[in-house]
Amino acid sequence: MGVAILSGVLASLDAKTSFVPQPKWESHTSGTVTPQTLEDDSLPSRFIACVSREETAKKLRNAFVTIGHLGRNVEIVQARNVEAVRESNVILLCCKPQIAQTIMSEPGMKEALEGKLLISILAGVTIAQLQAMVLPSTKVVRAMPNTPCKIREGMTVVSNLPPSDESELERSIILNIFSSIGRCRFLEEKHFDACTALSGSGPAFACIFLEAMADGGVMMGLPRAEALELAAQTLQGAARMTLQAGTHPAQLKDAVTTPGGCTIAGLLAMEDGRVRSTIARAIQVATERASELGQPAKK
Ligand SMILES: NC(=O)C1=CN([C@@H]2O[C@H](COP(=O)(O)OP(=O)(O)OC[C@H]3O[C@@H](n4cnc5c(N)ncnc54)[C@H](OP(=O)(O)O)[C@@H]3O)[C@@H](O)[C@H]2O)C=CC1
Ligand SMILES: O=C(O)[C@@H]1CCC=N1
Repeated sequence: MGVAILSGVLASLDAKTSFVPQPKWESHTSGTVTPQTLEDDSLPSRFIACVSREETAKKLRNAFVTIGHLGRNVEIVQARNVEAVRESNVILLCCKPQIAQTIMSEPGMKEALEGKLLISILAGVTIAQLQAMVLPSTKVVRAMPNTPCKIREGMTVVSNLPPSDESELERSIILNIFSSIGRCRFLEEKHFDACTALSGSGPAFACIFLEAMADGGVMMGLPRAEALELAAQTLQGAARMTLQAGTHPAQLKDAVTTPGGCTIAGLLAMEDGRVRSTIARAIQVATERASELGQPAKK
């Protein structure tokens, strides 16, 4: 996920320097920030990506050299977390939830983080848990991004900041980063497990639906590539109609459904398969699982 965020931010920087227009949305749900709504859209200009294994470092160096950023504004470091944090102002914690404690207790880490902004994308690890791992002067914020950040179509939820002048600066840093790679909105931390399930895990759930639609097309004789294109563009179109025009999905569905036609026949087959409750329950179960991820493993 860290690579997806960094790739998206770098693509955003490239887009600015080559004057490619930012993605545009016609309207905004209240509280959601997009590149269009941001007045000062300055982004960080230097990035250090930390990994633990040489194999991963090599893979990342190859990936970032290919897109022309390695050595220019991106450095990949292996097993040098404290050193990297010392050189940074904003730290994005992107390891697995169970590794956080090990990384945060590395000798010198607390001091390296002193007075800095720590943004954690870890599922299930609370601000209170993270705050206990750092000095009081370290500002801890949670963010829940998703993989489409890589192509600047992400959805990121960020935990609310208390109102203060200092928070305003942090708020703008966070918005500059995450709204450059998609939509970004602030929400109370109590909603984070649900957001983790809905938008964090959501791309995986959406891909199951996408794949199943394409499979149906293949079953009916469509070539695989075309079936996938049709399914993906159709899902994107329906999603954009909801986001841009603010049309309720039920209204969109009704507009497609000709009385006595084929859509209602397909819809009834879906209802027979309890597709709505199955999908909604998947979000419920994933939310419950997300809440367990920050807890110590049971023996
Ligand atoms: N995947 C997703 O769609 C989303 C994930 N998240 C959250 O993001 C986090 C990461 O998930 P994901 O990207 O899927 O996991 P990955 O396992 O793909 O990535 C974890 C990264 O952490 C690095 N890492 C592990 N240990 C250390 C260490 N000691 N020091 C420095 N780096 C280390 C790994 O490098 P190395 O290989 O070298 O060990 C690897 O690059 C999780 O907390 C997850 O909850 C949040 C939203 C969406
Ligand atoms: O599966 C996971 O635990 C992470 C969190 C959200 C998406 N991936």
